Amino acid sequence: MHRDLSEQHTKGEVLIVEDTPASLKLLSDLLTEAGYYVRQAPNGELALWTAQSRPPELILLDIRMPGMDGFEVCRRLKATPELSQVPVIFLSAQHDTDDKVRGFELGAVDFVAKPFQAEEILARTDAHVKLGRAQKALAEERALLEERVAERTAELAREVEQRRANEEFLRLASQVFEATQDAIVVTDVNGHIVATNPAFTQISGYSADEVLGQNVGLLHAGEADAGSFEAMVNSVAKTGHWSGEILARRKNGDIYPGLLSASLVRDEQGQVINHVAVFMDITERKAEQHLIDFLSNHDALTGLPNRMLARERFAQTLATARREGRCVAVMCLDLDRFKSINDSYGHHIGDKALQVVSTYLTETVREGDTVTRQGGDEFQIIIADDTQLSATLALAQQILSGLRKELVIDGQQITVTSSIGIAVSLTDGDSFDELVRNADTALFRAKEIGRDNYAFFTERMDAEIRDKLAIQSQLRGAIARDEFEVHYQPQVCLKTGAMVGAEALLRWDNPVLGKVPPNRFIPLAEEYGLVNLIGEWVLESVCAQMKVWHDQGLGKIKVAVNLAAAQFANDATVPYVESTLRKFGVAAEYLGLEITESTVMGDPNKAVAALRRLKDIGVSISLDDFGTGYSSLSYLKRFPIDVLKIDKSFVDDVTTNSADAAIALSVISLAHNLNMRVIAEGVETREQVRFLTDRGCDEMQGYYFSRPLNADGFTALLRERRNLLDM
Ligand SMILES: Nc1nc2c(ncn2[C@@H]2O[C@H](COP(=O)(O)O[C@H]3[C@@H](O)[C@H](n4cnc5c(=O)[nH]c(N)nc54)O[C@@H]3COP(=O)(O)O)[C@@H](O)[C@H]2O)c(=O)[nH]1
Repeated sequence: MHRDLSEQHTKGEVLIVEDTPASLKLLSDLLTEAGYYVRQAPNGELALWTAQSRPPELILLDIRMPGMDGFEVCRRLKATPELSQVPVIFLSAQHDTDDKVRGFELGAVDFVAKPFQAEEILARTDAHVKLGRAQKALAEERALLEERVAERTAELAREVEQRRANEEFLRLASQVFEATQDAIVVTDVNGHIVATNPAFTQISGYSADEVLGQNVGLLHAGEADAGSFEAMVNSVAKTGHWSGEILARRKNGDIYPGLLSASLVRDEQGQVINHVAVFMDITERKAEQHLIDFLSNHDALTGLPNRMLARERFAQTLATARREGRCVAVMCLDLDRFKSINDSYGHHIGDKALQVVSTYLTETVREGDTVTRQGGDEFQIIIADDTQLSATLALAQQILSGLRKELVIDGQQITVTSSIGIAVSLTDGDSFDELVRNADTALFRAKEIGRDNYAFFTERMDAEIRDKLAIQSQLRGAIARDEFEVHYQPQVCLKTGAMVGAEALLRWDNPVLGKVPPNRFIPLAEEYGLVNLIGEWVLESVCAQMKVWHDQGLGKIKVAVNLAAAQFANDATVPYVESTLRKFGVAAEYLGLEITESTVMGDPNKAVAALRRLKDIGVSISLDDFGTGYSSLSYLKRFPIDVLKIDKSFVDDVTTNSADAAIALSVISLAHNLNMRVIAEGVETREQVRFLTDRGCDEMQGYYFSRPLNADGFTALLRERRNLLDM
């Protein structure tokens, strides 16, 4: 600071050290006049003190001084760091060479010889002040430079360290990217792939080159998992992140499950620059989970549902069956003497036998039925059936005969038979466990009957089913064995007492079952699809018989044949009626067909068309059991019906029950108003005859007049030609 002040106002600051006052003054005046700022010291001690208080730019130093001489002052100056660079010019005698040598050795920059020459003093002072300044500037410059170099060096060292750390991090990140087992896909903001790792290639089958630049959607399963993909896109856009399960697609087209985590990457300004997805193939994990789930719900040996799953399936089957008005049957099937198979052939073969049986059962049941195994040699089958139990019965028979065949296991021929117990939701319980328990009881009975057999839990059902089965098996060959016969029940005109017609009623006499009533076998014939065949046989028999009566001149009476619902629904029936009449040469006016309300109400429009065609060819129609069903009176108007039959249930108490009387009366009145005739059936007493006659009934049939008679009996009655009212 002081320096700056002196430098501004002078050519420089000089310290003159001289013990001779005259010389000191001379030099001082000379230099002051020349523009220097001059300080003075008369001896060595003051010189050092003055110099230390503020270093001058140059020191003119006398060598010979009392006390501390100039050499000592110079040595001390050079030894003081802040003064060591101050140039020293020694003032000495003219030719004292030793002084010069010693002075230069001590660091002096020059010598000025006494007596002083003003120009020389000024020239040397100017030169060394300038030189000193130049050196100082240089030194300052260098110091600044060194400081800068040091700073820059430190900065570079820091940068190098940072870069090294960055490189280390990048190297680590790259290693993680390369070595991780999870696939990594990086896309740009538009979803175009910009980087993938080796695990990606391993999982997806795509090399990096094949997908770079492609849209990331390429890797997704598409439609198969559209929901997850949309959720992921929305969540990443909204929250910057999404993780969850997706379905992905490999290069070969296979779809596989993946666990994915997707995130946004932003730059320092917060702009989204990339999307990163990390995902793993969880096919195996899923398969393991699936296996665990499967094993907890299935029997390990056969793969069939176990009891837990069976309960679930049963509940579903029962719910559906109830909605559709059906029942559910549970069968317990047990292999007869399975223990002896194990004992004779070993458990290994026993296990295989169970697997073969399991496969057989699974392939034999219908879709929707469930085969289960709870252990041992016992299987359960859940069957959705109708209330007739025909499917259950058919399945039980099929299984029994299917398992009766010889099994070949590991080259061993093994014979197994089975027994089946059946319980039905209608009567035997409505929980799986209850039905299994009851089916097990039935199974026990089946074994008692003699194995290779089935039994129902409810004895009544068991008897019914066995009865049904017997009828079914006998019914098939009944026509061929000539076991059917048509009986005829007279229909009497109440005005004349004459027999004007007859109802044809089928009779079946079977050597095994004896006489089977038609209301027992006709519904089963419908169920087994035999009713058309039987109906055709009846129609042909009746036409053939009428032809005989006509040819014998026994009067041309009308015979009514009953038509089952399945016959009426059959499009071939009307043409068949026509061709049969033609075949036997019987005029259509002698044939009547009896239908019931339920026969026509199934499809009333179709019924109207079929009835019209029958009417067109001349056949008359009777509506049987009138009033017992849910008939619609408006349909009655549309149906081309000739005769209404008052059902026997109203006739029975017509004379004693006012309601029945009212119904009978209404039917008579309704029929007449619609231009129909009325026949009362099941008439058994004279009172009924009188009552109905008095109320205008047209015709009657019933035991009062005659039971149904076979052709010979009826022929005899025809021959009598008597008034049937005279009894
Ligand atoms: N689709 C066909 N159905 C037929 C055929 N043959 C008969 N059936 C139907 O079977 C049901 C039972 O018939 P069935 O046992 O023959 O009984 C009939 C008469 O025997 C009986 N009947 C007549 N009079 C009396 C009587 O005074 N008392 C009394 N207890 N029973 C009597 O009524 C039956 C006649 O019924 P319906 O047909 O309603 O007139 C029966 O529904 C027949 O229709 C056939 O070939 N095909």
